Amino acid sequence: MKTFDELFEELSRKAAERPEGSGTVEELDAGVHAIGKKIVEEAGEVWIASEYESDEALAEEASQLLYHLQVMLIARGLSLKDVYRYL
Ligand SMILES: N=c1c2ncn([C@@H]3O[C@H](COP(=O)(O)OP(=O)(O)OP(=O)(O)O)[C@@H](O)[C@H]3O)c2ncn1[C@@H]1O[C@H](COP(=O)(O)O)[C@@H](O)[C@H]1O
Repeated sequence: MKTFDELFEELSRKAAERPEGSGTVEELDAGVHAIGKKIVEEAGEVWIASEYESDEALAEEASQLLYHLQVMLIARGLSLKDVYRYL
């Protein structure tokens, strides 16, 4: 189990070190347009899961949405602080 902040740290490290086989590195290389499509896709899956699926399915889809959102922030060079100041 990891927290939102821990995941962001892990993904930032992957972006800097670019380890072989990292899906995050692959997604970053695909670019902002491709990452944006993943966000929209996962957001749709969160919506569907909320209306029709189990709590577990919703939690899993939500985790995927948060993951792709973090990848987008990293792709654009933003930190969590940049976001948190608006919360
Ligand atoms: N939390 C995630 C995570 N969530 C989603 N994904 C990726 O996003 C994809 C999900 O999108 P897809 O549309 O392909 O999935 P899907 O087949 O539609 O599945 P459903 O949405 O239908 O359930 C998965 O195949 C993963 O590659 C994630 N990839 C990585 N992580 C975390 O990121 C860390 C770094 O990962 P790597 O960079 O791959 O080492 C790992 O330790 C993980 O904890």
